[in-house]
Amino acid sequence: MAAVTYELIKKDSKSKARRGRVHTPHGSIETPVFMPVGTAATVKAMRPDEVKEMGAQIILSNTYHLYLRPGHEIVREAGGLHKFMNWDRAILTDSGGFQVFSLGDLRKITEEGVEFRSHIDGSKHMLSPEKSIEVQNALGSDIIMAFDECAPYPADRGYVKNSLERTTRWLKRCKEANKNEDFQSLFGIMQGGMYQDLRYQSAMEIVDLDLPGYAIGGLSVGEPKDIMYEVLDYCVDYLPADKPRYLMGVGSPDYLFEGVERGVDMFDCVLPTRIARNGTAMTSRGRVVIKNAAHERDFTALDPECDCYTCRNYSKAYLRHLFKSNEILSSMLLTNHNLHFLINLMSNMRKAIEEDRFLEFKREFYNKYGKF
Ligand SMILES: CNc1nc2c(CC[C@H]3O[C@@H](OC)[C@@H]4OC(C)(C)O[C@@H]43)c3nc(N)[nH]c(=O)c3cc2[nH]1
Repeated sequence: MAAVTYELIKKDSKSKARRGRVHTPHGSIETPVFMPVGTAATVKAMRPDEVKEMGAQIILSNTYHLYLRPGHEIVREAGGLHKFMNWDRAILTDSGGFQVFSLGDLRKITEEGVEFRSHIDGSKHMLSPEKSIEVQNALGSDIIMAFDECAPYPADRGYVKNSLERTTRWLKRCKEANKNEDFQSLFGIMQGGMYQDLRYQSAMEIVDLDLPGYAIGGLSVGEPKDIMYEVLDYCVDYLPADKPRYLMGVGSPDYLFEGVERGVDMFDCVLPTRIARNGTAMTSRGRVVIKNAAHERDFTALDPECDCYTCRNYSKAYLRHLFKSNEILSSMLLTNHNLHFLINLMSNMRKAIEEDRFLEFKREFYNKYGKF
């Protein structure tokens, strides 16, 4: 029995949306779920007790960042990531593949793995499937992601096919390297770019390894929205219904609705925390750019429908003042609100699926939110 299992609770009758539960050694996760990103073992500008209090059930962290700093051996000696960062609920770690491509100074991809220079001090490193699993085992996360190549967009068919086939060979090496770990569940990652036949090939190859969960990778990499939705239309169905489905790197409200409607269970995105530090809030009436002069004498809350700590205690005028003054409290309060907003949105989506009114809920939200 894998340490991570999926329980289907209810399928929507008018779409592929589904309500479920993912069981992990650090508690169960109600799905669909949005997972706050805590790249360097912290959800930026938030304390873990605040993240827990707002209802986060699982957070993400990252192999690439923690391997480079402080080093996975230090986290292992600290007793693992849960102890190190004082988070006793579930943790998912990404394998580092994506970050090497997007952050590190990529040296070379070979069958062995990826050579790169650290974005921190330029030192030379090699990440391989075995190294990625070794690091994630040291971190002790509940869900560990396979070491994969996230093909760039656009990319020609030949490149994408070779890349997905190497990603499958890397996945087999990840499974082998993780075989003695009872409490850490390895998720496979489907690649295949925007090519339906290659997506199918990747899905068949990774599902054949009978893993506890699967992610759809290679999306949210700059492709137009309609292409992502078209790929999602068929990708989700290539994955088994009795396992969790994780769409990587996706998280603004419209993407969440479209992903849930197509049967995705798990989402992550740096957006809510990143745009908060840049002074932008997600609200039920669309985005609010707090530095705009319009908010200078606006003494109402960010979002009239939100009951988060920020919306209960502060006005737009005060939040604008904090941001303009470059105060640390600005990031804290806006991050708190944005995470609360998305976590609350997912909770309302779960309720809507339970009451068989998901599409109605989506329409109501879109009408109020305005343009995306
Ligand atoms: C933004 N769009 C996007 N992100 C993607 C990711 C990374 C997802 C991780 O990177 C961070 O988001 C940038 C998040 O914070 C940490 C904690 C690093 O984990 C999340 C992917 N990761 C892997 N392994 N494979 C993929 O095909 C893939 C595709 C993605 N598309």
